[in-house]
Amino acid sequence: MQEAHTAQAELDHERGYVAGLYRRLDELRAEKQEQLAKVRRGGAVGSMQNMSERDAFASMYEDRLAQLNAVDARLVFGRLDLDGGEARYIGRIGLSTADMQRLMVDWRAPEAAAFYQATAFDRLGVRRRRHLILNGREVRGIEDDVLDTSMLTDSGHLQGEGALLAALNSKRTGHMSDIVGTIQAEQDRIIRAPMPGVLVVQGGPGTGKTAVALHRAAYLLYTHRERLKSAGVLLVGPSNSFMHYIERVLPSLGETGVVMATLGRLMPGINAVPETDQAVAEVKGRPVMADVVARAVANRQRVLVEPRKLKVDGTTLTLTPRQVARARDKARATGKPHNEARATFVKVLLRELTEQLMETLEQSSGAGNTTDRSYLAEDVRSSRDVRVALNLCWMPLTPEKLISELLSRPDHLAAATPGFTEAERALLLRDPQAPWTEADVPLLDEAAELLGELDASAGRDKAQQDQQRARDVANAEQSLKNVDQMLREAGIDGMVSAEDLADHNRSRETRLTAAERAATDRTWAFGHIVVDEAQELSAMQWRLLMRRCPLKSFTVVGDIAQTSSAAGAHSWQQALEPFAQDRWRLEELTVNYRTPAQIAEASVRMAVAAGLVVSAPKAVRDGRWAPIVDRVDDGAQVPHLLRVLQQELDAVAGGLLAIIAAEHRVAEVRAAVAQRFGERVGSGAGGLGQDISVIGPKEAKGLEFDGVVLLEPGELLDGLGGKVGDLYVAMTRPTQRLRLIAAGDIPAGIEG
Ligand SMILES: Nc1ncnc2c1ncn2[C@@H]1O[C@H](COP(=O)(O)OP(=O)(O)OP(=O)(O)O)[C@@H](O)[C@H]1O
Repeated sequence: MQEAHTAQAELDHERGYVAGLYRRLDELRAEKQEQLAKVRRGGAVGSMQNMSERDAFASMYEDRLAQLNAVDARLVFGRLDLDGGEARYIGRIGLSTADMQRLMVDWRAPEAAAFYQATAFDRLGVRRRRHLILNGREVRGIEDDVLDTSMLTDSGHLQGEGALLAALNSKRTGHMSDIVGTIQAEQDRIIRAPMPGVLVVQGGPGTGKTAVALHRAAYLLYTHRERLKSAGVLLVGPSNSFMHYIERVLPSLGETGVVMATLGRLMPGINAVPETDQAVAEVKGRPVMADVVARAVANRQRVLVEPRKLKVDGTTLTLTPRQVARARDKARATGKPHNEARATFVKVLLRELTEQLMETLEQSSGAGNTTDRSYLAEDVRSSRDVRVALNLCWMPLTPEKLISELLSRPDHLAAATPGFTEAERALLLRDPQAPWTEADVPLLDEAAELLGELDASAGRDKAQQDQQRARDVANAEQSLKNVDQMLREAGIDGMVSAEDLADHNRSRETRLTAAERAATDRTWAFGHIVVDEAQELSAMQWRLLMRRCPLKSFTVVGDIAQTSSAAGAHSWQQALEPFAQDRWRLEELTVNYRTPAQIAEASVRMAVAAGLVVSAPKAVRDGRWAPIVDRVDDGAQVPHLLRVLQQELDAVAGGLLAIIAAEHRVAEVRAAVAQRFGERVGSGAGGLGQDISVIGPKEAKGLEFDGVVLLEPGELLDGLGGKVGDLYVAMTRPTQRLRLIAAGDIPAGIEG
């Protein structure tokens, strides 16, 4: 009785406190709204200078407002009671009263770390950790971990992992949610690890690798805001569906400064499709392909096989192989990329041809040197024969043209691939009209690196852009000098310091620039790169990513056992050694938060029986169902699926269901299911919110569903491009229930 009374009093207290936090949030919002309106009212009057200052203020207030709006749901989720008697609230952002009394600490601040790390053995000064469970703005419940047992007497309710289990048991929505309220200690250690160097996070299915990667990006942006706002963070994921699945997590954490891309979008201007032929992906991903591209470029710097006659304004000159070879050597000696070194090649040969022309004219006129050299030089430069000859020997090239010709013309390919077998060359050959694939992107990038800017005018554009940028920066500095004036004019007194505006201007400019330039500038250097499902990357894809971050500051998350790409990694050592030698750190995640124990264990037994080395994380909860196996006659798989589908939908009661099958079956199964269930069947990246998805194992990578029906699991194991990693991925997608339908053999281990 007494206990219930205490619990109610605690709940009432928290309700009061949380209501106060929301009042403060609303106040800040109203303040920003008001400031924004004032700035806008001031809008169209004044000098250009004042107008651009107003724009800067307006966008700063808009940004802050957007952040305050984004954190409304589950604004606060924790409280720490510390040895000194302080009660510290932990939430999505930091909040203080108008006179700077702290109300709530940002989860990423050092003062919040104990919320995730304190244990009964190592309390870190924490007596009690409290989870606040909110529904909308209302506190619905509290859960306590009492770490200092002397407190148990005054608060009777010790509840352990309720908040975590509630989060794990909730229905899936097709979008990943943030986990700020329930980050576990082993995850927190990784999220807060220092930024420099390469950190590899290895973990089995469902251990929270993706969640950790996203929260780490948010943590690094918070902790190293200055540096990362100007350089940007790049997050690389496996597929459009996956990007769609995770796209809301960072905004919900109040962060928008991360550039997200699949491997097909890492080269500006190229929107590549996945490479479906594993053998092709494997050959194109080999490190030796860097030499192939280099050779292809060198082969486009040609020497004539015999002297060539060139007509210049009625006079015939001779260009010799020796002259071309010398010019080529000089151009190569500049060390510049192909298109830029071409200027040297052209200059050397134009000079030699001009001299030859002068000598020829002198000899034919027999007189002394009266000819104007500059006039002759122009004659040489504008001669069609000369231009054709120079281009023949050293053509300006785009990456697309070089790689397209390399991979579609057998003679070019053979010349660039000594040591390759005919079978390997056949795999490299492509139709020049076919779309670029993810496996081509690193080759194009390698080519861009070796070719450089296409022509001098492109260089001029860049110089103009640089000048414009310098002018913008000078302008911004002038704006800052006028900041006090501006504050008075806008009637905003002391609300924003000059430093705030300076910071904001800089961060805003660079944030926009990071996103914009990442889309248009291949040479943009990111401050940090997070790679998810990193086990799938080929050596050439790693090479590309390393170029995008010269500081080599990476968070690499993945699971070697889930590798399905033939070009992917067999070990982290093998994947990273060429780029980071042994300067990378390994962290492991060991608890599976997604898959119920019975399903997780069946997946591990299957993997072990198939010879796959897996790290077998421990499942955090038991499920209601062991995997269900239906044996059917050949040809009856789809009719059987249609019969049991409703039952599966009922079992996950309003949750999401995926049907996973080998790629060659997907279209047929999707059509059959859509005929029965119509609009409820989703397809493509946007379809994951629908309650039924029909997908192949590659697309399933990184995703999760309440229930999964797996058709013909044996087909994922061996034939038709399947790998045991594919089956392991497919089996570990459900959060509740797994059903297998097979006419063929059920892979060993699944049935215990
Ligand atoms: N600390 C946590 N609190 C609440 N939910 C969590 C926590 N850690 C992980 N999860 C949940 O567990 C599920 C699996 O996480 P996630 O997708 O990040 O795992 P993963 O290791 O990337 O999996 P896979 O390699 O199989 O794709 C997600 O629903 C995630 O939200």
